[in-house]
Amino acid sequence: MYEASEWRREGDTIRRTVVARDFRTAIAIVNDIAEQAEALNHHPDIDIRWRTLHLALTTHDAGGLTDLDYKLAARIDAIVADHESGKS
Ligand SMILES: C[C@H](O)[C@H](O)[C@H]1CNC2=NC(N)=NC(=O)C2=N1
Repeated sequence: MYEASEWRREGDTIRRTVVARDFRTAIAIVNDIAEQAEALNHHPDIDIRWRTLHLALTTHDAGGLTDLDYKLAARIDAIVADHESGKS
């Protein structure tokens, strides 16, 4: 199972904080996450504070964590890496 160091376990959720370079980049990251969330039909909780995103994943339907959470986490990591490296 996928376990990224960026994600921390809190109860029935995994959480990651992302600090983007600016607000526009934070929103662009959210838009990219939205695409993947729709593709997987799995949707993160997202709290936007200026350029900081607090992301939380859990599977409400199952009452805990599932492979879908780790799959979406991996896709979010790829999106964030792309934005950090200036690829998107
Ligand atoms: C009916 C639909 O499949 C469910 O409501 C989906 C939608 N997106 C979801 N997203 C997340 N994160 N957890 C869920 O349990 C969930 N359930």
